[in-house]
Amino acid sequence: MAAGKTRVGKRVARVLGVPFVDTDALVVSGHGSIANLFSRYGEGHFRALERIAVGQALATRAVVSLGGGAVLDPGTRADLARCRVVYLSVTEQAVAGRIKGGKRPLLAGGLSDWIRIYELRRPLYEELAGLHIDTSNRQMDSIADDVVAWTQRGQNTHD
Ligand SMILES: Nc1ncnc2c1ncn2[C@@H]1O[C@H](COP(=O)(O)OP(=O)(O)OP(=O)(O)O)[C@@H](O)[C@H]1O
Ligand SMILES: O=C(O)C1=C[C@@H](O)[C@@H](O)[C@H](O)C1
Ligand SMILES: [Mg+2]
Repeated sequence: MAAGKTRVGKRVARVLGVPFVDTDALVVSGHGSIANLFSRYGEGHFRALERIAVGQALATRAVVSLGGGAVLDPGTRADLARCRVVYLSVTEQAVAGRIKGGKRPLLAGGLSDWIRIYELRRPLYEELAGLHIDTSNRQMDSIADDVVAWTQRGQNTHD
């Protein structure tokens, strides 16, 4: 969460000249705010809606930004195995300022929640990604340029 998937994804799509789809935004446009979905119906309901949105998004030719927990779904992981996946990470030091005052339901406890959730998911991100970029001390445009260059090289690298 707050690694920059949405902001960087938008820039990558603009440079590549392809559509941009954010799966959180798809869920919100169909069902209302994420905070409301979590509080009224629970995380499981949100994940089911998210899975549908991810399936729709990945069926198009687009730059797709996922929600941070989308990889928890086995169907999504299977879909991603057929895609070019970029893993944007951020250190706990750098993320503190990014999540302050946010409305993410899973971060009600702040940075300690972020750290716990990230440690649980990190192996999934590492397994699925063809490119890893630490966004902690970098400008979004420069990160987007690296992603674009990687997609244009057409090869998988881990760094
Ligand atoms: N490289 C960066 N440097 C500084 N701030 C950044 C950087 N990337 C993103 N941010 C800031 O961090 C916040 C979260 O960014 P963004 O919404 O793109 O993250 P995300 O990975 O999509 O999060 P989520 O998992 O909640 O969807 C925003 O306020 C954004 O401006
Ligand atoms: O990491 C997560 O589990 C989440 C990240 C956000 O993008 C949203 O999808 C939602 O707040 C849950
Ligand atoms: Mg996002």
